[in-house]
Amino acid sequence: MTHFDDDDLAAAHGSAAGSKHGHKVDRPRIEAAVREILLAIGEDPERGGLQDTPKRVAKAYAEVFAGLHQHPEEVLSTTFDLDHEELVLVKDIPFYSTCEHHLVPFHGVAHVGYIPSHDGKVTGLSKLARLVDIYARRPQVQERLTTQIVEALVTHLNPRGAIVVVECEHMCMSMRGIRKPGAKTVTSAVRGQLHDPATRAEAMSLILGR
Ligand SMILES: Nc1nc2c(ncn2[C@@H]2O[C@H](COP(=O)(O)OP(=O)(O)OP(=O)(O)O)[C@@H](O)[C@H]2O)c(=O)[nH]1
Ligand SMILES: [Zn+2]
Repeated sequence: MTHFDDDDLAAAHGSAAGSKHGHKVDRPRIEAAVREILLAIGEDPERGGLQDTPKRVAKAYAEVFAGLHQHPEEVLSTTFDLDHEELVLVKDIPFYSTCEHHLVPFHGVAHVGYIPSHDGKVTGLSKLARLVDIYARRPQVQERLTTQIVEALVTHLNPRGAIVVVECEHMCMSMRGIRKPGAKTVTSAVRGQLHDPATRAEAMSLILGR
């Protein structure tokens, strides 16, 4: 049975993500599991080319799922006093994530914008890209990724408005299953003043104006 309604943000990867199972990435356990998968697909895990594969996969998983052990406040706590009352937008932030249904990659770009809070606090531009990676480096669905980024902006920057647009190709739709390479999925989330049609239109024209 397919469940798409289980993405209560706190339950999926809430503030306790990473510690909720009592440990960080357990590499020996991944190695054992990868060995099992190799056996199950009819491979010989002892053959030369595969001997180090469980170790490599464990190392790679520790990297691509590192976001489970990182928290948005770690990056968004760097702020500057800058009296800027207009939109700040970092667009075309490339990222790779992992589809939680098939554990294969989905990848694309994120556009992250916000209108700073009344107290004149802005964050560093690179921190918006770091925020994307924190949520991308987890087992994900694109909708949740989009929502988590915008919610982190709202929670930690108290902006007047925020917008996140994510455009992705899902390998689970390209290399298997329906096999439609090149199909793009676009998701968006807006908060606060970005709900205003004119402000939203301005942000969208900046995002789409390539
Ligand atoms: N909404 C959403 N769906 C996703 C995402 N990534 C993958 N999916 C979809 O998850 C669904 C899983 O459907 P299932 O029927 O349970 O699995 P499946 O038999 O592998 O489905 P197919 O991919 O159609 O072969 C598929 O339709 C995928 O396209 C995502 O980020 N968001
Ligand atoms: Zn998938």
